[in-house]
Amino acid sequence: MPPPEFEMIQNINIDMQATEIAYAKINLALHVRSRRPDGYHALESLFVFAQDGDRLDGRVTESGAVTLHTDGPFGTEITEDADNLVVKAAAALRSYLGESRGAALRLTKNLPVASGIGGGSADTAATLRLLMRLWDAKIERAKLEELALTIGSDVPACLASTTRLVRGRGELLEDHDLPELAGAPLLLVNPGVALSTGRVFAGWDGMDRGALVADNLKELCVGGRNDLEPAARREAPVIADVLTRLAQCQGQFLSRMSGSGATCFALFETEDTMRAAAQALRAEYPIWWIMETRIRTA
Ligand SMILES: C[C@](O)(CO)[C@H](O)COP(=O)(O)OP(=O)(O)OC[C@H]1O[C@@H](n2ccc(N)nc2=O)[C@H](O)[C@@H]1O
Ligand SMILES: Nc1ncnc2c1ncn2[C@@H]1O[C@H](COP(=O)(O)OP(=O)(O)OP(=O)(O)O)[C@@H](O)[C@H]1O
Repeated sequence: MPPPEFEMIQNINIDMQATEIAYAKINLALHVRSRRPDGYHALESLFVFAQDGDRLDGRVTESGAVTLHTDGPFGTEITEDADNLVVKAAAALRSYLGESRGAALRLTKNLPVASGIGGGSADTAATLRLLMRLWDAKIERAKLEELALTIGSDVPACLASTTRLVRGRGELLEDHDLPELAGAPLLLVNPGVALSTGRVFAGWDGMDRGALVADNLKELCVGGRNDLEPAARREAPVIADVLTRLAQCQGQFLSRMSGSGATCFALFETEDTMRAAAQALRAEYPIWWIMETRIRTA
């Protein structure tokens, strides 16, 4: 048995430092149903999350300030100041809680920025989870989702990062179980073009093409769509090449664009076929960003 002082120091260390993964978000289907009077769009989307993403490390500071350092492959593409969604989320939570302490945060940016896989939204949600742990805060789930929505439409779903049917602007969340998807090998491919979500939504043609039915995998594959794809392709025609190439990969059973693009995904029957596809694409398109991962099982 360690002496009591030692136990106490150990507990303090555990409480004061923490890590969260900001899991990449993928829209397996994204149906845009209408343009709302508030400027947002009413959506129906099946969200899944990859088991990988950005990484957020942090520790409590007594100074009262929140500081951010970024690193990783895309760390130089975002700021470390109040424009960073991590800093915005920390400020919003701190003010909501009336918290006097601060935090020193480090974000390892592994996901491309403005790429349709919710990097910024996942970072925001990871910040809220991490700081709630560090500051030992308890907030009712509905309240936390409300706070999350003030920062971005995708953030409420990113809080738990589990498979969900998402409606409204992004705030109406419903658990959705498709057992075939759990742990499925998942390839993410971005051709290196950043797209503005607002601009892509503005390019939607206003045509409601019908509800999303995702009661089983077949319906999702055959009847599911990404209604933002035509608008995203107009901004970045290379998306068509990514989709064509993914559809040709042996062993894939669903490939589509995610969110507002330009990242596209493919789901594979086996890890071996996913690896082979990744290898071939890397050889053919060395500038494309390619991530081999799996669908996260909570
Ligand atoms: C495309 C998706 O990623 C699909 O999951 C989301 O709908 C976008 O979520 P997000 O990046 O968190 O978006 P926000 O930061 O809330 O909004 C950025 C801009 O996208 C547009 N936007 C966003 C969400 C929504 N339901 N309708 C919209 O029209 C708005 O012009 C808004 O100003
Ligand atoms: N921590 C952050 N990570 C990523 N982007 C950030 C961050 N902080 C601020 N931003 C800004 O937010 C914008 C959107 O980034 P984000 O990565 O969420 O888009 P996205 O991946 O296209 O998301 P979505 O799937 O919701 O469309 C970018 O213009 C970026 O400069």
